[in-house]
This record gives sequence, C-alpha cells and structure tokens, in this order.
Amino acid sequence: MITTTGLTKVYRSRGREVTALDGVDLQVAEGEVFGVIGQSGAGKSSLIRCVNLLERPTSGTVTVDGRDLTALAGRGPRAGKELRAARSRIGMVFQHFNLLSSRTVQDNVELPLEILGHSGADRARRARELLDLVGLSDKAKAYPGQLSGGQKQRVGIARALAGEPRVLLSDEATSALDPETTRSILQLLRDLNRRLGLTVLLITHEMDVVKTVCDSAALMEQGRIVESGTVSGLLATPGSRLAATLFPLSGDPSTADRTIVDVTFHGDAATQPVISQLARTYNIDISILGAAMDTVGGKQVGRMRIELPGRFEENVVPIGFLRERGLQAEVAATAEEGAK
Ligand SMILES: Nc1ncnc2c1ncn2[C@@H]1O[C@H](COP(=O)(O)OP(=O)(O)OP(=O)(O)O)[C@@H](O)[C@H]1O
Repeated sequence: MITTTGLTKVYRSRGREVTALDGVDLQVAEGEVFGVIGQSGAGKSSLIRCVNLLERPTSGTVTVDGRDLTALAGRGPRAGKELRAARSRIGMVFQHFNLLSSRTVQDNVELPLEILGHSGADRARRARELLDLVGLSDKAKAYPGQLSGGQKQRVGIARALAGEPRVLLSDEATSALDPETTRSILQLLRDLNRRLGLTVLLITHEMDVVKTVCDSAALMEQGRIVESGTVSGLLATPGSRLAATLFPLSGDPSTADRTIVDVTFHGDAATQPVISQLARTYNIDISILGAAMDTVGGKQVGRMRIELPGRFEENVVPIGFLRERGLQAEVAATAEEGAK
C-alpha cells in the first residue's frame, strides 16, 4: 500500500546541510498497522511528511495505493490538483491535534470536506457519522477548548477519515497523552484498521505503542531503516535489536558450568508447556532468570532467559529440543567467548 524507494531528504539552511533521510526503502502492506520507531532526530517526522509529500523528497520515490506521488508532484500546474486529490485519500493525525479553536468539533471534521467541495448537508451527515465512529457524537457542538486531550485526538482522527482515506498516517498521535488515554486511542486506531481495512503507518518513540498495535515495525537511526519486518518475524530473528528492546531480558552471561539461553515464544509455541517438557525429557533443573510475555498485535509472544546446568557443549541436545518445537533459542554471550 505504501512503498518508498531510495527516499532521501536533505534540508539546506544557512549553508548547512542535514541529511534527514538517507535512502529509505519502506514497504507497508495493505491493511496492516506499521510502526516506525526511533529516537529524536532519527528522521521519523521527515519520513511521514515525505510519504504524503507535505515535504518534497530530495530524491527517491513514494508510491501510495499504486500512485507514484513523487511523479504527481513534479508535473507542472495540473500536478498540484492531482496530488491534492491523491493526498485526500491519505489521512493524517498529528501529535498536537491541529484543531481550529474557533470552530466547533463538527466544523473541524467538516473542514476537509469543505475543501473537497462537498455540499453542506452531505458534510454534516458525514461529520456526524465520523463523530459516531470515534465515540464523540455528543460533542459535535463543543469547541476544542472544552475537550480533553484524548477527545481532541478523536476529533483529529475523525477529521483524518473525512476524505475516506485508505491510508492513515499518524505522527506521534499519542505522545501528548497520558498512558490510559494512549491505550484508548491506540485501541481506536486498531478498531478502525480492522473495521475499515485502513492501512496505518505510525511513527513513535515509544516501544509500548509498537507492542500494543503494530503488525510490523521498522527501527530508524540517522535517516536509515536499520531493521524492519513483522513483529513476530523480528522476534524470531536472532540478534534483532527491535525484539530485544520490545522484550528486554537481564541476567548474567553463561559460564563454564552453566549455559544461559534466551528463548523466544510466538505463535502456537507460546501456549505449549515446552519448558516443563524440556525439564522432564532430559531430567534437568532449569532456572528462569527473567521473562517478558505480552500480547503483540493480538497474539501472545514473549522471551524468557533460562539457565541450564553444564557448558554449552553439554546442552546442544536440549537446545535442539527447544528449536524443534518451533521456539527461537539463542545462547546468551558466554563470559569469555562472546555469543555462540
Ligand atoms: N525543516 C528542517 N530544516 C532543517 N533541518 C531539519 C528540518 N526538519 C528536520 N530537520 C533535521 O532533520 C533531522 C531529522 O529530523 P526529524 O524531525 O525527521 O526526526 P524525528 O525522528 O522525527 O525526531 P523528533 O521525534 O525529535 O521529531 C534532524 O537532525 C532535524 O534537526
């Protein structure tokens, strides 16, 4: 649904150049919630602003729903009109809501429809439907100043949906909200994704956001995507930094008389009593040093750090047993030798 190839953005100001995007190749599949995570300055905002051409990329292409937006932006006066039409099919939700304080909630939601030239009656009907969808029917006549942060963001989401977009871009939509409100807004995005088949690309600096709603994720650093994939695929990738950050584990490294193994559970394997089977089959004592289980994108996943008695060579068979049962089992770094 969204593809970028070699996307580059270089800002030039006062003789200085800042490369915010450095050849980003991104692929977001239809109907998924895709999260881009990274620290401040990694280039996340530049990426999302280039995806809907709010910002002109320096080079590279952006295709949304089969339309090459970069080509539309480049073809003279008519291009502006075509680009606006294509953009109306991409909704955008902002961190600070960007509502007009002098307009009522309903008038804020109607705004994009006004710009698209819909009649008054049509606009009002559509705005009421959208407010109903985001659970704010009773606030139609209120002004933004009378709403809580979460309610303002619901208005922002209703407005983003006015043009019946197939894609929703979310720029840190929950960063200004408290944890409980964050959860309810993420739940709303998830519901909309499912009910409307909406593809959602969101950027965030919060791992919890990725954990709660994303099917896929990418890690961004210094203008580049350094890891990306489905969350369950990343969890199954040895050495994945995203997986380790989603499920951090602590515990000392393996030594001569013990082997420390990090086990990743996902899919069917997450619900099987594999650890007790392992202990029984090989008659070994297993210590659990740390564990993090959670629901990611509606599926149970998790990681566990366990200790097996004896050095690595003596535990090859038990580790094979875990892998045979569909679990990812990695030996944590040994004190002297580094990772096996
Ligand atoms: N309009 C601009 N002019 C010049 N430099 C800019 C501009 N916008 C962003 N940058 C620079 O580009 C780099 C990436 O910024 P960007 O805002 O895309 O990152 P980010 O990951 O979204 O960070 P944050 O979460 O802090 O917004 C930064 O070094 C930033 O200073």
